[in-house]
Amino acid sequence: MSKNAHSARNDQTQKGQQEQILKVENLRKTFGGITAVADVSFHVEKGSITGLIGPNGAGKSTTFDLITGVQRPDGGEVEFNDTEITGYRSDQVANQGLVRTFQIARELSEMTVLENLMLAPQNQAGEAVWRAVLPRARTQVVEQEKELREQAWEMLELFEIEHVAHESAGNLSGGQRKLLEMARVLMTDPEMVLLDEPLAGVNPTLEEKLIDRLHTLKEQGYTFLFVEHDMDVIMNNCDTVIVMHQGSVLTEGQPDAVKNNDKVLDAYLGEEVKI
Ligand SMILES: Nc1ncnc2c1ncn2[C@@H]1O[C@H](COP(=O)(O)OP(=O)(O)OP(=O)(O)O)[C@@H](O)[C@H]1O
Repeated sequence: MSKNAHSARNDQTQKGQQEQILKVENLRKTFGGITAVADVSFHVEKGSITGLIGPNGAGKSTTFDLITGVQRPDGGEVEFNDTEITGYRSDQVANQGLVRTFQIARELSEMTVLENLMLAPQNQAGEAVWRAVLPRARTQVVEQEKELREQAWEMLELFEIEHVAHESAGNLSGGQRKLLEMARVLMTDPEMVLLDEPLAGVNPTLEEKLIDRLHTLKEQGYTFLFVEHDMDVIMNNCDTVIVMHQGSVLTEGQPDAVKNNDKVLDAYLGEEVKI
């Protein structure tokens, strides 16, 4: 999606028209005898930063897996931009504009940071064939590659990692890898990004930078749903917080309301929770 489209969508949001980009209804998943996701329903508003929190084992990562096609749900529905995507494979989900950050695979560690970014867009597959058969396509490919390179440099600048552009991705620090993961995801031109603990292992300076970029991107119209254990980060940066406990949604709302909700406090203290 172009930046203009993002801005246009953001204007709409600012005018108070609440559009739901992601709808999750009654999602369920069991592994053998373990119920990882019992019954999860929530909606995410377009152009928002939404936090998904909950104690260890609450079912957050599994919910992400079910939404992004990494695992197939046993029941329930996922709708993205009014299209039902339940049971889609992850590449099909990504093609709809819904992506999650992914760790840099071992084989990509050998490549430079710039190459990693240029490889990220899914639609590059198959271009080599066109390059071989059609002279006109060859020109188009050259132009596309030029555009891709420019986009990659823009991304490097946005995340302030230009100085490591020609470094092997495997040589980056943990925090720099997080920045690269986020940059790679954005190279696929998504509408919504799911982030699973994006700040784990990131030092405070880089953490601030990542959060700052999140808000810049939100202003451009991107939507984020992220799992994070640092409550200060969640409470200070999210528009809405969804709390999971024992495979279900315990409550959701604005950060202040969630913070002061007794059920949430009990869940985090490991006490009996009555919903
Ligand atoms: N592949 C699997 N096989 C068996 N059990 C699983 C599997 N994946 C998750 N579980 C179980 O499902 C429950 C939910 O796990 P999940 O990883 O979704 O929780 P989480 O909220 O992301 O936890 P954390 O905050 O600790 O990462 C846990 O009890 C976990 O052990």
